[in-house]
Amino acid sequence: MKKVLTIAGSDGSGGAGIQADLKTFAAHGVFGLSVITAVTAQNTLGVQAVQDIDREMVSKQIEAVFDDIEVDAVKIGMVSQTATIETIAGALKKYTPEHIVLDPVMAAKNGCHLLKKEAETLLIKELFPLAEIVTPNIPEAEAITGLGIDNLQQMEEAAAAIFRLGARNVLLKGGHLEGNPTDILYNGREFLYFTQARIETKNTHGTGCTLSSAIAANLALGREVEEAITLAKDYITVAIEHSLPLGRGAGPTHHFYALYKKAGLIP
Ligand SMILES: Nc1ncnc2c1ncn2[C@@H]1O[C@H](COP(=O)(O)OP(=O)(O)OP(=O)(O)O)[C@@H](O)[C@H]1O
Ligand SMILES: Cc1ncc(COP(=O)(O)O)c(N)n1
Repeated sequence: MKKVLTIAGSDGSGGAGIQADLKTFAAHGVFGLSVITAVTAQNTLGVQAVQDIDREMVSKQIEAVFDDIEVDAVKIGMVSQTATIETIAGALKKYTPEHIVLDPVMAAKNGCHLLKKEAETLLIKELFPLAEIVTPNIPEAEAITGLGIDNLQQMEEAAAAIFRLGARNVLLKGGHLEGNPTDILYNGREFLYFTQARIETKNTHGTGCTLSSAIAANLALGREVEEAITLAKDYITVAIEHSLPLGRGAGPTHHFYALYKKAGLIP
C-alpha cells in the first residue's frame, strides 16, 4: 500500500487541514500519515485561535515517520511560522521523498492568517524549490506575485511568475473567479487548463486542502502530474457536489461519496 504524509495544521471541525487530508488519502486507498504543525480552534464559521507546535516537536514528528516508514508522497499545507518552514525544509532535504505537493496556505476563508506575514518570503525561498507542484489559490498567487488577478490571462501571467520563483509545476486554482472554476497548470513549457462546472454551494470549506491531497495521493499511485491533477479535480468536484450542510457557515466536502455509492451504501 502506498504511504502519503500530510504536514499541516489541525482543523477540529474536520473540513480542512490534517483531517481533510487524511480523509482524502483514505478515499484514494493510500495509507495516511500526519505531522501536525499547528492546532487551530475553528469551525464552519471561521478560525477562532491558532497555537503553533514548536520547532523541536515538528522535527521529532517528521523524524519518527521517516525513520521508520517509507513515504511515497508528501503534501504540505499550513506551515504557520518561519521556524516550522526551516524545520520542514531541512527534513525534506535529508529524507528526499519522491513527490512533494505544496499548498501555500496563507489564510482561511474568514481572512484569519494561517501563515505569519514575515514567513511568506521564507516559504517561497525554502519550500517552493523542493515541491514538484505548488497549488496557490487566487489571493495567494496575488500575495506571492504582487499582481492583480481577474481573468484567465492574468492567471497565466501569475502562474508564470510563480514558476520563475523556483516552483517546477504551478497549479493556480481559479475557484475565486466567477464562472466555471478553471485551474491552470504551468510547467515552464505550456499552460494546461482544468475546468469543471461550478457547483452553487457555500460548503467549500477545505477544498484547497482536499485538492492538493488528492494530487499527492495520485502521484504516490504512480500517475504523472497532468493525470494526477485531472483525477484530483474530478475528485474535488464530486466531493463539493455532495458537500455536507454541517454547521452554520461553510460546510465540508464529502470524501466518501463515490466510494459509498459504489458500495451501494448510498441509493
Ligand atoms: N463552487 C465550486 N464548484 C466546483 N469547483 C470548485 C468550486 N469552488 C472551488 N472549486 C475548485 O476547488 C478547488 C479549490 O479551489 P479554490 O480556488 O477555491 O482554492 P482554495 O485554496 O480552496 O481557496 P479557499 O482558501 O478559499 O478555500 C479548485 O480545483 C477549484 O477549481
Ligand atoms: C488547518 C487549516 N489548514 C488549511 C485551511 C485552509 O482551508 P481551504 O482548503 O478551505 O483553503 C484551514 N482552514 N485550516
